[in-house]
Amino acid sequence: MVQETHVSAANLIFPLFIVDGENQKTEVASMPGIYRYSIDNLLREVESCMKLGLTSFDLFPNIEEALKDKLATESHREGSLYLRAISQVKKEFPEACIITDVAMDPYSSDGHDGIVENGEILNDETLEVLGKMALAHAQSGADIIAPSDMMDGRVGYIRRVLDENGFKHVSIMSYSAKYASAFYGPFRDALNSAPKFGDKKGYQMNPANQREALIEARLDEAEGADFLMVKPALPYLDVIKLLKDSTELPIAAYNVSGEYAMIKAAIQNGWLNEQRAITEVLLSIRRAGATAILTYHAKEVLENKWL
Ligand SMILES: NCc1[nH]cc(CCC(=O)O)c1CC(=O)O
Repeated sequence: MVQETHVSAANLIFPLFIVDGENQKTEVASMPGIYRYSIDNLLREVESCMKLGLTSFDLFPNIEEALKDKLATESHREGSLYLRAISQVKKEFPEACIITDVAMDPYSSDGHDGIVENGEILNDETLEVLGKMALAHAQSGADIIAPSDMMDGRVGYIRRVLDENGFKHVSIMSYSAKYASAFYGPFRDALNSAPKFGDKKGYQMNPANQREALIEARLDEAEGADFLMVKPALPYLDVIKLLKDSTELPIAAYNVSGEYAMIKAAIQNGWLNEQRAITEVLLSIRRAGATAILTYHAKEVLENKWL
């Protein structure tokens, strides 16, 4: 039969969680099969993925509470866990594509993506921190910077900082349509990054809105984004399709932690066929128009030869 859409290793990006220490590999309780790795084990995990043809990785750090502060200074400190992880992966696997997450939340004592003052997010002051973070990532060897915070003007700001410092070749994958979603819960467990008060509705999008995604996407494109991302994926396939039809830029979709947890829980209960359910999810995201899929299923689908 003729088949319109396929998923291959080249479409997949694997999110990986990093934790400090040595020889650490701890499973995330709400994400069976997904672990937090210390750098030594991270390198071995990247190696086994590379052997499967999976070469793109998005790194996320779990930061000790004691290192967090209101300005997320740990996010751009020389010698930090995250910067060491980027440079060691790049050194050992120069052909790997390393995507880095630019957002304050894992490093913020408030658990927010921006600087908070009197309960308000300070957008412009936050941009300065994001610029420092993006530059530190590029200097450590990042190939693609992924701002995931939804502050206004961040793509243009980061593009300028990168260009002025000789990193014109480093791309930006912008979280353009990031919804204030219930499906990020397991990720916040993995990183211990849940907001300490309030929620993220002030800067993430309202799940009821579709056309607002177009406005956000056009701004990001005008500011110099190289990829536009929609997140989460499954509850927002219409948004993926909308952006696909309205831009020439490649679309990425983030099949987030809660989507993974939901599928795994049903599989563990024997309620779904694992191979069929997972491949159908990935196909549907491709069919909606995503070129790249960030998914916690990336390694297992290749290991099991399900694609
Ligand atoms: N900068 C925040 C960020 N970057 C990636 C995710 C979620 C990814 C997932 O759920 O898998 C989040 C969650 C949030 O907004 O709290």
